[in-house]
Amino acid sequence: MANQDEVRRAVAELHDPLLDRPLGELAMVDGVRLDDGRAIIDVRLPVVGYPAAEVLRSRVVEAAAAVPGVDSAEVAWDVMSEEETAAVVSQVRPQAGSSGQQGGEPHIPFNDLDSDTKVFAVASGKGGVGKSSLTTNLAVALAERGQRVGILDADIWGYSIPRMLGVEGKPIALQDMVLPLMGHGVKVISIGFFLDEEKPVIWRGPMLHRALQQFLADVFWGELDFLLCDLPPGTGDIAISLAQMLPNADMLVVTTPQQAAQRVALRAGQTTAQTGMRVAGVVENMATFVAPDTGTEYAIFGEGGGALLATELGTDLLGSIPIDPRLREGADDGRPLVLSDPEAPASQRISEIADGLVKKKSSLVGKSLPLQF
Ligand SMILES: Nc1ncnc2c1ncn2[C@@H]1O[C@H](COP(=O)(O)OP(=O)(O)OP(=O)(O)O)[C@@H](O)[C@H]1O
Repeated sequence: MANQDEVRRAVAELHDPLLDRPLGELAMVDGVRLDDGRAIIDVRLPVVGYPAAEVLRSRVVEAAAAVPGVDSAEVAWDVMSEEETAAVVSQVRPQAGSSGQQGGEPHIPFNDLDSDTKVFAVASGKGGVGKSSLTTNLAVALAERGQRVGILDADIWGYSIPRMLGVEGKPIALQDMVLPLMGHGVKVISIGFFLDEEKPVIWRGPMLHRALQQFLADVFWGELDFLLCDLPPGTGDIAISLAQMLPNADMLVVTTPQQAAQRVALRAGQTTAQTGMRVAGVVENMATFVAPDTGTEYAIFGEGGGALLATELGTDLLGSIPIDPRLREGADDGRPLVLSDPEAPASQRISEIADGLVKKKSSLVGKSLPLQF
């Protein structure tokens, strides 16, 4: 026979995926009822439409069902009062009461001296080289390795991360703290969540700057190991703002092997000299196509652009990803290739890049702060 306390303990120690605290600490576990091997757990959400509710449900059911004597488990939802929500907010982000401001400047937690988050700006020269596909698949590959990952989709003209991650809806706020959405274990905030798809984007530099600042300061990212920022192609206001706001970010430059793309990517990479950002490496995408019937490899977009770019930028070529039409299909269906077919050569190359980043990060932790790649 299971007892209620055991079930409650098992559930209370689960972490909320968005608030990054045990459910017990957040006062989210209310009553536990047991009826002949069937457990019903009352969980209190901080707000109606809480974006992590479904992830929570499966975690709670799994944890409760693992308690000996429990045959089945289900969750009954309730919502906290305004005061209770306020208590949660001040618990997870004590500075939130002052809009996260410190000395008039919005507080960006990734710049704290004790921040353990490695921030990458994913950039390209030309559009359409696969920057967003790489960002999405790399983020999911990192999450699959147990890393806590967020994506900030700042690609104002081509925001595609939500679709690629299969995430829909609008972020909601707990008081003045905006919660990201989640897809495949990755937290995401996209500029697309705040735009009307039907209307053209006519934001000026200062508006973009302010939006970026809010994404970094007002969004509750919790503790992240990696934050990947998907930049618009080219060299522009967003890259400059991001470099100012995140002085410890490194750039990952994505290019195709084609010389024309590589030349433009070089310019994007070289902006780092002006902004002070460092280039962490180059990723070559759409490198080759392997014909599925014959196994013959075709260099459709030429060869060598990635390696040449890495040499010119004085950095490493982190990986070369082949063309795989399923990468595009996965992007359209919200199911990244690294999940749908982890054995595909493109998935393997992306996973190797993820392994390299994790290895490098863990070798740097505790050595110097902030982390320098
Ligand atoms: N290795 C690949 N194999 C096949 N298709 C790919 C590959 N990489 C990307 N694609 C496809 O190419 C198209 C462009 O990719 P993506 O949107 O990721 O590029 P991007 O550089 O982010 O573009 P933009 O910045 O203009 O939004 C998409 O349809 C994507 O699915």
